[in-house]
Amino acid sequence: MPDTPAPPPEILGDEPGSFPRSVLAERHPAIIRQVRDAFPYDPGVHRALDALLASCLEGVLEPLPADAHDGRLWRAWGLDDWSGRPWFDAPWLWSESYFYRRLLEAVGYFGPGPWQGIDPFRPSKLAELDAPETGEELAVLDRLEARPAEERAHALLHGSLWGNRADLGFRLSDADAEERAAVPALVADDSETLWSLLPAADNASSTVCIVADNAGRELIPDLLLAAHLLAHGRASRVVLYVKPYPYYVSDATPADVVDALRKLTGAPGAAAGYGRRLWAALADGTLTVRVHPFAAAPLPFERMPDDLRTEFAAATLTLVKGDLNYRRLVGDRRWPATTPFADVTAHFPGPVAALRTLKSEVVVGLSADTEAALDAAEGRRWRTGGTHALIQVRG
Ligand SMILES: O=P(O)(O)OC[C@H]1O[C@](O)(CO)[C@@H](O)[C@@H]1O
Repeated sequence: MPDTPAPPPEILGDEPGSFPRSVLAERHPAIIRQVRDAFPYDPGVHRALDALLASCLEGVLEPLPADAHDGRLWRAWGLDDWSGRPWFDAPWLWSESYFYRRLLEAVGYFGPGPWQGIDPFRPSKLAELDAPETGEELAVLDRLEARPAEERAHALLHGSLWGNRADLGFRLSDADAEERAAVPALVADDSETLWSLLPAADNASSTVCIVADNAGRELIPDLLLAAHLLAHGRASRVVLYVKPYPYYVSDATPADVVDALRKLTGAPGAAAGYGRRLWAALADGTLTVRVHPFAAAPLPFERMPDDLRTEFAAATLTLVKGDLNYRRLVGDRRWPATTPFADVTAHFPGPVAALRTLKSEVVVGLSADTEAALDAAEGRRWRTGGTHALIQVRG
């Protein structure tokens, strides 16, 4: 058998001046401050947030309380290996995920008590849903209705890809802008393969799984895309995977799905029709919301449990959204950017497509020319700035 080369090292949070270290040392304390101000928490919560802040800045990873409902799960995910060690020493993916688990512990999310089940990020999620820009994006759906199905599909796929970073209106009014730019915003585009994996019309049964990322202005276009796939027979069933609890500030939970649907059904024009169709799809089971503990695990998808593996294996296609899910899909490692996407996603149990704006250093599947052009134009900024995106597919 040929030797399989060892994968490159995992990304840790320990390198001075690095992006991961700044997330641990600066962003996490800022998130604690933001959460502290979001609700009239009691002194016990303030003390727990003080302790978490001290632990983040100079302390070590503490174990979970002995009676934590998910203690066994976290031990299986490696807690005993990391507790007692500095946050910066653990794989970045591991320490970030654990931070959100500890933050929810500190604000009493897991209860019992008055703060049980209160999403500490809900005020910012709701503010985004209510922002005028959200309404403006939804209004574009009225114009989209008149366009041919193929053009609508393209716009909705790109709306889902770009989430809150570029609106559907931009995709509609200046569809060629990416191609004209010196370094295209889309650094890899397998969208033709993506569409080719779905049945052309409703003469076949096809399940599309969407592993969602953020709530609000990313989840709404994800739902619009789901509605389109169902309405045009590109999927006979869509399963939307969301997080079991608030995570990475804006990640979508079941409550956020409900908020997004209410936003759609309450909107004027075509958006309300999408909302009603999605509502009906949930009622008749053609759209399902799925929550699995592994969605908030600090591990790559390669280590997903068997029940999830079976679900994705049965899907016609799984769409994996966003930067964090990309890191989990390809492995949060120092891959050369030209590593083939198909190689690093060979572990995934079925056809898979990544839709991601680039917000962390990990990237694979680029041509050498694309990488060189990006480096020449932007140094390393293109990797983390969120200004570039990719659609990568393994059929
Ligand atoms: O919402 P997304 O696209 O998953 O992005 C989250 C990303 O943001 C970060 O928190 C920092 O950029 C990364 O750790 C993470 O990959």
